[in-house]
Amino acid sequence: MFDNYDRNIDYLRVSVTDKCNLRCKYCMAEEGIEDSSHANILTLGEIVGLVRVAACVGIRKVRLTGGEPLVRKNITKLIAEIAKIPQICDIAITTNGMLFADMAEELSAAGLTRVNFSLDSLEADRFRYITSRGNLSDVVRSITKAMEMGMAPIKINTVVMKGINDHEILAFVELAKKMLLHVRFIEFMPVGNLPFYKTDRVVTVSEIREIIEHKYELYKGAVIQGNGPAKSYQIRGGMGTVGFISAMSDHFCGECNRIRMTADGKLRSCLFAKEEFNLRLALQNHASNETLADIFSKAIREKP
Ligand SMILES: Nc1nc2c(ncn2[C@@H]2O[C@H](COP(=O)(O)OP(=O)(O)OP(=O)(O)O)[C@@H](O)[C@H]2O)c(=O)[nH]1
Ligand SMILES: C[S@@+](CC[C@H](N)C(=O)[O-])C[C@H]1O[C@@H](n2cnc3c(N)ncnc32)[C@H](O)[C@@H]1O
Ligand code: SF4
Ligand code: SF4
Repeated sequence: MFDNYDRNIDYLRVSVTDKCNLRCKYCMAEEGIEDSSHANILTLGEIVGLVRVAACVGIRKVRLTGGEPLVRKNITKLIAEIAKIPQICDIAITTNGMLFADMAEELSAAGLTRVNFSLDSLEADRFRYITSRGNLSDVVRSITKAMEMGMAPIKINTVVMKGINDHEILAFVELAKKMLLHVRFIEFMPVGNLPFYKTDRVVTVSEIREIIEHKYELYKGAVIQGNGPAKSYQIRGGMGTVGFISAMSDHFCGECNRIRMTADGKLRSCLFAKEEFNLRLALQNHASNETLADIFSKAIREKP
């Protein structure tokens, strides 16, 4: 369905939980998410029902995210149910990769089509520092597993932060050169754990590109399957690609194609929108599918 700015909104990001097994400094405070806020989350059945309604107003791609989607109980069942919705042609997850390796076979069998891993450091100590509790080896095992299973494209999301991991930019490019991986450098945004956000920690995409292009030649190659805002480039002589998500310096709102649903059933038409549409309340009031579809349509039409 097209919004008031003529953008085709066909991509729904579904947060299946606010909880996470990591505490990335830029995303979540050490104390994590209060349990009380967790009591109000949508059931798996409710999520499937809502995705079905969303499919009727033009949603074709679903990405499960969070929090960490793989800590949600029965996530495989959820994927299997969403995969049965005929209009949905792409079911992806964005994960920190801690639990993926052991779940990969069942997720794939359930109908998962793609996986994006978040990985901000290739150095074990620094990875532990950024995530407060993660093991780099678990994520490496997961990425390796996804490659062995032939999942494609496999994307790596790297938030670049000055003084934290910006010295690793070339190491990530080298990784994408040697392996069929698609590394996307993301500009640090003022979302998540705001006390950690500082403007002088932002490294812009043009700064990142300058560092890379001193050593590597980037060129426009084949389009990588995806629905997101990354601009991707082939590396001369390399297997994978590097991409850039310039959320701060060159925002991509004009091409935005997504809406998002929170774990507690709020529909948000923009990452930064204040307005929320309360789907869970509508469900509690026994709203019909037509009423729910009207809520989705309104959120899409009025997307900022
Ligand atoms: N400003 C903005 N940034 C976003 C939005 N969605 C995702 N991002 C950023 O883009 C990064 C990558 O998002 P992913 O969850 O991997 O999804 P994607 O890039 O849409 O995925 P593909 O379909 O594979 O292209 C996230 O880590 C965010 O930093 C959005 O709606 N607005
Ligand atoms: C919130 S996480 C949820 C999914 C999963 N737990 C993961 O880390 O992949 C989704 C993505 O948002 C990114 N992200 C979180 N906070 C961010 C920030 N302040 N700036 C830029 N990206 C951010 C993460 O790096 C990750 O790639
Ligand atoms: S970025 Fe992902 S893994 Fe890190 S704390 Fe946030 S939700 Fe958890
Ligand atoms: S800020 Fe809002 S409109 Fe812009 S790309 Fe993100 S979700 Fe889309």
